[in-house]
Amino acid sequence: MAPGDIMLNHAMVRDQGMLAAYVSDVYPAVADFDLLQKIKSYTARAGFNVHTGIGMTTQSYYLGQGRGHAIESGPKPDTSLMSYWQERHIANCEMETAVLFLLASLYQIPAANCLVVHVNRLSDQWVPDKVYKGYHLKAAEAVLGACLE
Ligand SMILES: O=P(O)(O)O[C@H]1O[C@H](CO)[C@@H](O)[C@H]1O
Ligand SMILES: O=c1cc[nH]c(=O)[nH]1
Repeated sequence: MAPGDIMLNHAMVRDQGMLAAYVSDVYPAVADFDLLQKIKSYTARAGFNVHTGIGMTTQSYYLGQGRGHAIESGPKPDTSLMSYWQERHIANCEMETAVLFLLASLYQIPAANCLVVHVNRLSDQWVPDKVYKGYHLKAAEAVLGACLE
């Protein structure tokens, strides 16, 4: 998976207790199958390299994703966290999708995600900001096309 590719998740792992006021942790965070398929066709047709798989929604960007930071005092990241999830074939981390999938299922609204890959954690390769914005615009047009079909 390279920065600038598209990642579509059919399901998400999530931090324990996320949206506990709405539903217990055993309820799945999943996409609407038909909408996801449509987004997959439209983004592929727009020329993106499209991946699908299970992702992970975390409540924090640093320790929640096993990422180091420059603050010397205080809690440190668990450096084994990413390999734990990699061994279980979790393809990507982000911070919103599970919440949207859960609320959408509970309120019966079709939902799917469409993520532009910002960084490859293994190579630490990032998309430069300007290019990243351009990819988002193109991806948003493809998603709108899929929704209006
Ligand atoms: O893919 P990018 O733009 O880095 O988005 C991610 O970055 C934010 C965290 O700072 C969250 O919104 C997460 O989903
Ligand atoms: O590593 C990443 C990249 C984007 N968004 C995240 O939450 N984590």
